[in-house]
Amino acid sequence: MTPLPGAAVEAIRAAGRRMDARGWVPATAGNISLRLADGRVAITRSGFHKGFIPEDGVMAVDLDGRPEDAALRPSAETGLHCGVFRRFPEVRAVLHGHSVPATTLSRLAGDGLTLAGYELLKAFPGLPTHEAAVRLPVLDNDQDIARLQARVEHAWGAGAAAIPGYLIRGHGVYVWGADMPGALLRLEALEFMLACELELRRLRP
Ligand SMILES: CSC[C@@H](O)[C@@H](O)C(=O)COP(=O)(O)O
Ligand SMILES: [Zn+2]
Repeated sequence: MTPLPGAAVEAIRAAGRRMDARGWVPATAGNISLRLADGRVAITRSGFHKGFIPEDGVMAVDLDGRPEDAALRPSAETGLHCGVFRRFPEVRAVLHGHSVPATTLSRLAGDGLTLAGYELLKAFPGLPTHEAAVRLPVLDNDQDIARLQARVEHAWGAGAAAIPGYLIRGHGVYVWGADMPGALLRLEALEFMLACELELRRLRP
C-alpha cells in the first residue's frame, strides 16, 4: 500500500480544525476528502471529531469508495464524496458539515433552496454578479448512502456544472472545489448566505 502524501493528510486535518472553529462539525459530524494525484481519494475515517483528526485519521479509498486497507472504516458518507469526484473530474476537494443554518434551512425548504441577491454568490463558479441566483438541491436524508447518491445524481441532472453543492434535510451540506482552499472558501461563502437566509426568515417570517 502506498502511504498517503503527508501534505494531503495535513490539508484534511487543517480543514477539520477550521470547520470545527466555525461550529460546522459538532460532535463527530462532518467528513472531508481530497482526490490525490494518483487517482486515489484521501478521506476521513469514520467517527472521529473533525476538529481533532489524529495523524492516522485519514485513509485511502478508490473512486468507488472501496478502502485500500480493509481493516479501516472510511467515513459513513464516502459514497457521496466519491459521487462528486466521479461526476466532476476537475474537483479535488469535498467538504461536508452540519451547521445550524444548513440543518435548519434544509428542514424549511422543499426540494431546493434559492440564493439570490448576495454579493458572495460570486464565490461560486460561473456567477460573476450578485444579480445571479443559485438553486441548491435539497434531498431527503437517507441512511442508505447508495440510494441517497442515486437521488443526488438525479437532482444534478444534466446542468450540474453550475451547482456548487447540496443540502440534505435535517442533516447538513456538501460543497466541493478544485482544491482544499477553494472548497473551504465556497463552504464559508455558502454558510454566510445560509446564515443570512435564516436571519431573513426570522425578520420576515
Ligand atoms: C454525529 S453523527 C453524523 C454522521 O452520521 C454523519 O452524518 C457524519 O457527518 C459523520 O460521519 P463519519 O462516518 O464520521 O464521516
Ligand atoms: Zn453528515
